[in-house]
Amino acid sequence: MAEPRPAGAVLCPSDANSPLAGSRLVEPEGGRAGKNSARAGGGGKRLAGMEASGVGGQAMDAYRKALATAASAAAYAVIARGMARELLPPELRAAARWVLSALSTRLDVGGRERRTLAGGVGGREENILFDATRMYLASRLDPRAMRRLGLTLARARDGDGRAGWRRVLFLEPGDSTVDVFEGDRFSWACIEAPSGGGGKKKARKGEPGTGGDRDFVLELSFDTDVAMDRYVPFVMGAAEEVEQRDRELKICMNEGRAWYRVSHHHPATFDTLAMDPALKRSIVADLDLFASRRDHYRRIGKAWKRGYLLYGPPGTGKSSLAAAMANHLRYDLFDLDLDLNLSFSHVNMNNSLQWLLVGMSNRSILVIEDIDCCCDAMSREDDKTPACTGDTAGVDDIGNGTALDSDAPLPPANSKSKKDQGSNSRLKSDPMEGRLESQLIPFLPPESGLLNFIDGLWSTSGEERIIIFTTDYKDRLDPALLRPGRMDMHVYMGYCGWEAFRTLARNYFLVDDHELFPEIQALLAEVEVTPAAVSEKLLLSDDAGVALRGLKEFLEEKQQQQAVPEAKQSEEEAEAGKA
Ligand SMILES: Nc1ncnc2c1ncn2[C@@H]1O[C@H](COP(=O)(O)OP(=O)(O)OP(=O)(O)O)[C@@H](O)[C@H]1O
Repeated sequence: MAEPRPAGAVLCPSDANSPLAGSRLVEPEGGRAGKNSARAGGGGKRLAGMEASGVGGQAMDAYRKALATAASAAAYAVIARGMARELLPPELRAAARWVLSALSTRLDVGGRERRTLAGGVGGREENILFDATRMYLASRLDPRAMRRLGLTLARARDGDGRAGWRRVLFLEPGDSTVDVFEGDRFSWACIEAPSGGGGKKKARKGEPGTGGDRDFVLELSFDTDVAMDRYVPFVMGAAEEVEQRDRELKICMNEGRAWYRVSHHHPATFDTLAMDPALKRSIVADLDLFASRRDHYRRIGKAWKRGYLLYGPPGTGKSSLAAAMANHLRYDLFDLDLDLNLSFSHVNMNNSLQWLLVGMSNRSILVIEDIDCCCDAMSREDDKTPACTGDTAGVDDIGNGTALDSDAPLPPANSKSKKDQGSNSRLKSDPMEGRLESQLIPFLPPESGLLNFIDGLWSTSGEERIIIFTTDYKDRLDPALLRPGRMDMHVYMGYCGWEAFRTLARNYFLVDDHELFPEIQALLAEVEVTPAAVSEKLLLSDDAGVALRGLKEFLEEKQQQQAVPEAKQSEEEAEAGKA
């Protein structure tokens, strides 16, 4: 039976079931209230008001006690954490973290309704969420916070193409982890699937469950509405990024209508490229902007593609820049060889082009080197087709009308492309040879087919694509090819200047300064020399002094050679003046 309450006593609202029941205070009216009122003073109107009522006074008291308890608990927690850090070995700390993580995963923390999404091992239908989740978690799992963790080592190459391995972490069945996204907690647990798996596939090699024939499920628990709208898309996007970053790049070369893929390990990066630093920065910014604009291109209704024309003398780094762009974006390279003596001599040119361009993957760069040579070779081989005047409208007419149906004629026996002339790239030659007669390259059906594809089928059959044309002679190209929308950015790769040289010196010898630098700087201001030629000289010795001296002598020689024709020309001009 309940005891009668003393006159004037009040009962705390937190009564019997409250965790604070033990601290419940039952005090005579006026006792502490007066004291508290005095303490609150004139500034604490609300406090004073609550306490004046008697009930408020006791509530405040309980509140203060609770606050004091919480503060002490927090202080103890801080001290305990500090002590744990000092005293506990890392293994024990990791175990404690794991226990806390497992507990919070399993307990309904926060009181809101928790829901669970389960994603099995594929099942009959493809489950890209499952694969994406595994990839995402592998990038987020902290081995120090887990007591047990799956580990697979996969063969991989680093950014410089060196063979090695990379680790792939995964949750083992029975384990769990918590991910925090926008302040909400998402718990992932790997659990063994109930027996009879419902037609789910067995774990594949290198995946959880490899040790036995167990099926398993990744479960996501959450108590927020952003899970499906924002968290799952975020996981998908992050997984895509990880995949893109870790995958091996490919370079694809065509033969006939097929692409042949090999691993791409070109070591060129924007760090190793010797070129004007401001130009380099602007290219990197342009690439980054392009890659980040999926929604922008969709919104404006344009194909997500961009064209770059790289032009300049041979050996100034056009091919290296294309490779650096692929490495920077982690895109595959498709090196399209339009050499008529090879793949296109016996087949329908445009039809083959169509197959090749449609066969390209997304997130890729199509490179056509020495585009002027290709056009030149094509124009020389086809004497049946009337040469166009370079007029843009004419080009479009040919392209829209006959391009797709025309059979490529066989090249004449004496047709010579760059490739035939013994160069090191797929399409290379002495650029001066055999091409000086054509100042403006006529656009014939094959090239117009190419233009059609850039604008049409190729643009829309894939996403996130870049096309790069390189040429030693920009002025020989038809303006139709160069207009924005086809070639959006024109990049001039010039002779080796002072800044470009400094990049090379840093790359080769890790030096930022040397006693020979001033002389070399003065020589570079006068002599036209390609970065390829400078690189060659720097490669000759591991000793910076020896290599730089060799380069200096080479530049001096060039300077003298350059001076002779100049002197001769001045003499001739003087003679002509006298006459
Ligand atoms: N700007 C540069 N920065 C660093 N290295 C360069 C540069 N230019 C040329 N090289 C060196 O010279 C070699 C040849 O350069 P690359 O093939 O890129 O020149 P290119 O302009 O494409 O020549 P081509 O017009 O003959 O195809 C490269 O492998 C690289 O070692």
